Amino acid sequence: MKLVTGAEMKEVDRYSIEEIGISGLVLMENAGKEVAQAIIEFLGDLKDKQVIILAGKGNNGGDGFVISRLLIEHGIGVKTILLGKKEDTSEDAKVNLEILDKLGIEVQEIISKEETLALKGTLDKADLIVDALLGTGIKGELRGLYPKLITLVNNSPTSVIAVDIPSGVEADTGRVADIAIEAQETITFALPKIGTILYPGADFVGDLKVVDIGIPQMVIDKQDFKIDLITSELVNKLLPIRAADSHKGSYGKLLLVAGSTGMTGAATLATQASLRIGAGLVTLGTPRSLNPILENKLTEAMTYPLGESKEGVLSRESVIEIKRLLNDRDVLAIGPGLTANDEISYILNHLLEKTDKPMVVDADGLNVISDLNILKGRGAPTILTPHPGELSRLINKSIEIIRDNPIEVAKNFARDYNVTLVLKGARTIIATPQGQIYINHTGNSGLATGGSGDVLTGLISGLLVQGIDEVSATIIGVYLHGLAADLAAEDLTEYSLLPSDIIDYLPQSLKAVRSDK
Ligand SMILES: NC(=O)C1=CN([C@@H]2O[C@H](COP(=O)(O)OP(=O)(O)OC[C@H]3O[C@@H](n4cnc5c(N)ncnc54)[C@H](O)[C@@H]3O)[C@@H](O)[C@H]2O)[C@H](O)CC1
Ligand SMILES: [K+]
Repeated sequence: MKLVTGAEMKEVDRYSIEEIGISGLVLMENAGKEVAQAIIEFLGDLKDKQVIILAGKGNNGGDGFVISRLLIEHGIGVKTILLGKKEDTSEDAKVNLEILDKLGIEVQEIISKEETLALKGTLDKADLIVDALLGTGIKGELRGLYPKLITLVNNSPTSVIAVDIPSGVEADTGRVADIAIEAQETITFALPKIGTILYPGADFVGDLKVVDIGIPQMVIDKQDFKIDLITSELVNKLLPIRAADSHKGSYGKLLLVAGSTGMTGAATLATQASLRIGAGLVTLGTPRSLNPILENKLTEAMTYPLGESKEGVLSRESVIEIKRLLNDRDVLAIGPGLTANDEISYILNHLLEKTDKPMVVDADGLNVISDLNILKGRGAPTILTPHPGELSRLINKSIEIIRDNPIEVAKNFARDYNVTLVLKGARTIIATPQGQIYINHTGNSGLATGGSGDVLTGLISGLLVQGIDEVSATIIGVYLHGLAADLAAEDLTEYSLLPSDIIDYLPQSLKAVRSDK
């Protein structure tokens, strides 16, 4: 499903209206009708219900005027409030304002602080508030009376349904400059805005419903939208069917290089995750002295004792053994629990520069990349899976800059260094060298535990090794990782969720995706 910025949505609007000839009033009427329908469903019993429509001066407010008229047609009590003057409303909004006027439906203009504050009683007594104040046309900090009115709404016990986007949330980024409407439901038109998926905006949306307002699919297809929300349908399409007459060789040979003293768990989690997602043959290369421990912790995977610089940490000489092992393997995943020191840095940079096998680099592997330009010239796909802290170190930019512009930062990095980047977070963002962006919305706070990233590394490399392309492997891995965590949290709660539970719930997540035909 495509995600759009406010500007991209406006272009879809413009093209539909100016090039195709579907008038803005038709789109507004359709938008209003969809929201009115959602309100009627939300209210259930319509008898003696009072709905407050809060309208702004733009087309979002215009939607509000259509909603007022349609609810009244259904016999619902409606009070329509315009924050501003009628003469200042947009063209299409004004047409609907005049229709209300001719129908004798009153619209109250609110233009002072006193009038705004006097709304408290009305808002608190109502059965529902409809937020038609600001939509995709918002720019910058809330001006005028908006902050006061939004504060009243948020402090009111009355439920809120937001039109297109909760007022105060920036459509393009999900940033909330000061405050925003906290909605129970958001009815958004045609395509979800990025700001309703990314945090903090996603926190204000409540249940998001995407409704069709009559924009031709051809108009949407014509646009070159680059951002996709990862859906179960997409994952189902990308997940290959396993041939009946296959054998373990059909699913690839994976080499994981991971672990150091005190961090054998990271190596174990990554290895088990790769097996659980269906890798054919998995070998874990780990420091020699830890090999007996890993032999004990792992059953299906082979282990290989590698040279140590000191007990429990790889030596630079081990790179010779790793390269030899790699000759007979299809994919290398490196990083979980390795420790970050000069020896590991030598190993990582040497392998990036001198090998041409697909690589998944995570955790300590990311912390020791010395020259990002090594990545550019690699003759094989490279997937990096940093969290914001690791990416901050890689690009030498603050975590705040990354948090404020995750899509731009991820897109530029993937393009500049020719890698598939997985920027992990409350919404994980995948960026490809070709400039495509995928946003994942599965997962929960239970993932904020050491070890979750090791599982993800195992999933992505375990999929890549089966011959799935690097972008598809990343999309499937990220989505299933979060879905397994969601299914596990339902049984175990987000507090008790352990990374190993994600591995245990993978089969259920695969079944869930497969059942979404
Ligand atoms: N295809 C569609 O998606 C359709 C969408 N519709 C609705 O139209 C709005 C977008 O309308 P627009 O007139 O461009 O802008 P808004 O109504 O969101 O707001 C503009 C309005 O608000 C004032 N304003 C802007 N920024 C601020 C601020 N920071 N503080 C205070 N006031 C601000 C500005 O001055 C304008 O007056 C979209 O969301 C949908 O709801 C169409 O109805 C149908 C097709
Ligand atoms: K709104």
